[in-house]
Amino acid sequence: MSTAYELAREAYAAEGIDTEAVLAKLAGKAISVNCWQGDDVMGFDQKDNAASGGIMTTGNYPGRARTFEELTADFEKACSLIPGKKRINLHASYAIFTDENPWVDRDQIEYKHFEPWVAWAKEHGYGIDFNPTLFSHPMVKEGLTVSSPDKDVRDFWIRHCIACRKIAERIGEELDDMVLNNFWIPDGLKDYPADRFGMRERLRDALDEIYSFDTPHVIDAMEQKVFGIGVEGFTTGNQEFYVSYAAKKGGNHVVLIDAGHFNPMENIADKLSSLLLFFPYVPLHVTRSMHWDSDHVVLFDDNIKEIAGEIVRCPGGWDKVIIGLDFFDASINRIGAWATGTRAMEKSLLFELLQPVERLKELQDTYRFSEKMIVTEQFKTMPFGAVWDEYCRREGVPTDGGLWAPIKAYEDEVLSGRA
Ligand SMILES: C[C@H](O)[C@H](O)[C@@H](O)C(=O)CO
Ligand SMILES: [Mn+2]
Repeated sequence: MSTAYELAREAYAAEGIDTEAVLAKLAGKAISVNCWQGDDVMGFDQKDNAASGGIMTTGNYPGRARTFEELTADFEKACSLIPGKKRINLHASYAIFTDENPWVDRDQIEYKHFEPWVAWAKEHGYGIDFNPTLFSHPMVKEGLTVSSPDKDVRDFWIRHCIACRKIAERIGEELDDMVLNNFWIPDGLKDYPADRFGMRERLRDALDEIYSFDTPHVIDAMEQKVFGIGVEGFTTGNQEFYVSYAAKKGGNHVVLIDAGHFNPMENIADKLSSLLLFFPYVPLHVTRSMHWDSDHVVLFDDNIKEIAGEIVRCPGGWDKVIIGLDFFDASINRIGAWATGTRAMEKSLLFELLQPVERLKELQDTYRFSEKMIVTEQFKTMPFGAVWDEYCRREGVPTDGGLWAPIKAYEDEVLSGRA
């Protein structure tokens, strides 16, 4: 234990905060790390298919993972640099095809195409989350999937989503765990629609089919988006639609909040308490948007801290909020992106766990707003960094100052060999 940590522990203890209890709590909370940062959202099922159909990556940093072996090796390397519990968030496009299990289209995928992922996750103690992939595929016609006027298009994607729920259920059974299965569609229109109702009616009918059977190991999430590039005029799956649908459906049907999917002036953290009051889970895609849903790597900034603060402060938030990440930056070292973004999330949770939450609530409820402001300011310069360093040491990962060297060594030894 370092002297710096001992001093920090005493400083926090003097304020009634037990850093040991905080470190133990943080180590038990899983973060679902998005596999798609490792390969620029390309997946394995469409040959050399750059992300398309509502998803776009920019950058060309060398060393992208191209196979299951490369992606898992890179993910393991990143995890060796990240403290805390990890899950891997998979997309259906990461199905594994072999001579024994040859390629099938997305509407025909089965659990067997994900068995290697499950065996690997078991070996490393990772949980798994899952997503149907309704983009980067020729059946995304005119930017539309399940809200398309074309029945063949709708039926293809409905079959895909049904297959994915079955796969997610089987993964949950194999891991004896709950699996988040998150539904996101790019569907929308470039210009003002003539018929909004019809498109949303088709989305509702598709979801009714997709969710027509029970999956006890699955949390079914739906992810809205206010707009996307190329679909500025209309987005079929907006927040009102999904909140209404999930609330009416009940059970484990919930809405996922992606921090990049709302108007830039909206405070994403502010949404959590409202949803926590009514839904059993609140899944997140934590991301950092710059001007638009740019999916930059998460950093330890005010937006993320405020989200972490709500997870810590809301009764039940710690267990009910499922923290997932959604960033993909192809212009930088991808291991560095994973490590930096996931560590920033952990760091934000730690920072918020070290705040005097009960005292601040009491000050709010007794209208002592000046004192609340002063205490909040005081805690910004408490010796948080020493506690973070101690957490990294205990978890066997580098402190921030030692992060780049192993990433650079892996780049030189492994990534640079990829053509
Ligand atoms: C790959 C993800 O599922 C995707 O980023 C989606 O979650 C999203 O946020 C689209 O804008
Ligand atoms: Mn997202």
